[in-house]
Amino acid sequence: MEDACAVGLSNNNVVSLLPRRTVTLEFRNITCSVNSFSLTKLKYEQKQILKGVDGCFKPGELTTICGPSGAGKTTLLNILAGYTTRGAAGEISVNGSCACASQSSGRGGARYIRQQDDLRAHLTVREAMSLAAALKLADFSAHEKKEKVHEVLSLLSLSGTYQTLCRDLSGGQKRRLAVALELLSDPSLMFLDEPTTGLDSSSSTSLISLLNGLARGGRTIVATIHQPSALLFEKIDSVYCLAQGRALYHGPRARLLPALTSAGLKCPPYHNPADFLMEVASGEYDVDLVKVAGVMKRYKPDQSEAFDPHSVPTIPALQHTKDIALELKSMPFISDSKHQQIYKKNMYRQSGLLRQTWILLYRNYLMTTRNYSLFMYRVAAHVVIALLFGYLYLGVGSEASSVLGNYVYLYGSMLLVVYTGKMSVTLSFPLEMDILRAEHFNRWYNLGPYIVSILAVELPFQMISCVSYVVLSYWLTDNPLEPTRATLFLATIVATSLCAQAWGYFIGSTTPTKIAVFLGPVLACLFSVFGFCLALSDTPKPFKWLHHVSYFRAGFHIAVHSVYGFNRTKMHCNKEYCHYRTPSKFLTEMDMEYIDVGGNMAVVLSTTVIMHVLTCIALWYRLNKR
Ligand SMILES: Nc1ncnc2c1ncn2[C@@H]1O[C@H](COP(=O)(O)OP(=O)(O)OP(=O)(O)O)[C@@H](O)[C@H]1O
Repeated sequence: MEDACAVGLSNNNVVSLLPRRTVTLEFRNITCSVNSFSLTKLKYEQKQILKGVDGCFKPGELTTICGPSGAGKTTLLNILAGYTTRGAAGEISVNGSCACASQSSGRGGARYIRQQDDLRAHLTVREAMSLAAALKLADFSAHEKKEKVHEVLSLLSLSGTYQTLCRDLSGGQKRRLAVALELLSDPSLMFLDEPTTGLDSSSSTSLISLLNGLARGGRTIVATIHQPSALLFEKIDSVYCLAQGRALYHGPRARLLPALTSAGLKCPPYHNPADFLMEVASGEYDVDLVKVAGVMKRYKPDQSEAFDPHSVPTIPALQHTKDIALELKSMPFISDSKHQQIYKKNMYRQSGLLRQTWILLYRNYLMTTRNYSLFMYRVAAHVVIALLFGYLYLGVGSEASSVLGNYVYLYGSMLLVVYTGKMSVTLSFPLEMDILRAEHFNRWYNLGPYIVSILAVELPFQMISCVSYVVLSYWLTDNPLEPTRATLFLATIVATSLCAQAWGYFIGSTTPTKIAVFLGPVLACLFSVFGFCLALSDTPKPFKWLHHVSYFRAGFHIAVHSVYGFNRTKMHCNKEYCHYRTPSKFLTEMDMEYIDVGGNMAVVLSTTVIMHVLTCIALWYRLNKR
């Protein structure tokens, strides 16, 4: 029993990490089709990516899904994992319980490791692991989590990288860390998309050896590999080969060549069987692949063949409750009662919502302190613009002869904080989406705590930037320093900027970056027109609603009013004649005489809340309906 569950990964490493249960994944008649619009034919065309594939992935096996480029490997992996299921149909069963393939959820507690490195670049390996453990292992004490992190890292030969920032790891180490982060919760079923892409042959081999070792511990591990080398292929238990959206071969690796031979396709001596399979699947042998697949499926090995199909996935220890308990007991760092608790629950519990929020806040804080230059640049940009505006519009706020100049300063200020608030998140959030999707899919945390933790960092950033701009520029332009006016002006600028930021989150979370790049500024421009250039009385009837809902207009009107409204007395005039000596005259001509400050502030604040709620709904939809 000891041997069956312990895996030698490196000479010194013996794995005692066991999955809590074994998972057999069966799938029947999986199809996937996508509709794409043909510009030449001006109609939607349906493309069938998977054409009814069947199979079964067993515990204790490392299975590779291979096949030529475009055969449908990633599509099949995504559907089986439940990561992306759009256009999918068919049946998938986990340990006998069936579900529709179009259902998007982590099947059997599946963990999915994408081809891209979904790591937080500014965390050290230790921090990344400890924070992941804190999120995923709610039932473990601090000491147990530490031990677990230590054990997983040493299992994956990453102990030497404790203090290394994730961004400084080598490609192979990044892939191993991605596996380590998911291994913390001992998943029974793991999917990896092209884990060896971009790695040199020795890193690829060591990663596949690692996966092979993890499979021996009782896990079901499925990885897409474009074209495995001969050495890599030796470490794979089971092969699932796709060709043109159909299964060409599915079975033990050791049975591949006899099966191909039975279909009249003999692998030349000294040829890598994986390469030969790929050549057949790519159609290089000019054979009917459907017929070949049929013959290979019917192939039965002779009794005399040395290969024993049951030799690979044997995990006798995991078939009996008592044995599992015994095996778990052999893990030195968890108490007996803890074993029993975990075993009873048969799951590693995620932290509670409050604790998740706290951990994610701490993670953001750590990442921000490592990447503080970004914050400094943002504040510095606001300070520089404040000095520039202050210089260009020096003293315009107290002079009756430069009221129009001050009006432009107020508009420019509003435009600045709207753009900086909106664009900083519009462009950065789509980059965050991929990691969010992966972490959320792998059940690190819930959406609510994630959003709170993001806002708790971004909101103060933007507020500090706005305050530093307003304090300097307002003072240099010599606008009224009466506490009520100055406070209202500052509050309006900050609130409008945060509203623009909320819009930025919404655009960033719902549109691809390429569209967000122009949609953000276009909307900001559109809304700004209704505040500065176009009075309500001049607005055509069909567009009047835009005037009312424009947060830019609302904020701008309050800002102007805070400076020239509230019965401001006549201003100093340094010329013979100043048209706007009486501030109320200026407000009347600008159609801003009767401004409902409370109502306009309500427009700004309610738009902020509505956009954040819409962002949450959009994110929830994107994360749960894939
Ligand atoms: N959303 C989509 N719209 C249109 N075609 C798609 C879509 N998704 C996938 N395809 C097509 O389906 C086919 C299979 O894609 P998939 O990514 O699964 O292939 P693959 O076998 O993983 O290829 P590779 O090894 O090159 O990554 C490809 O021809 C791809 O262009």
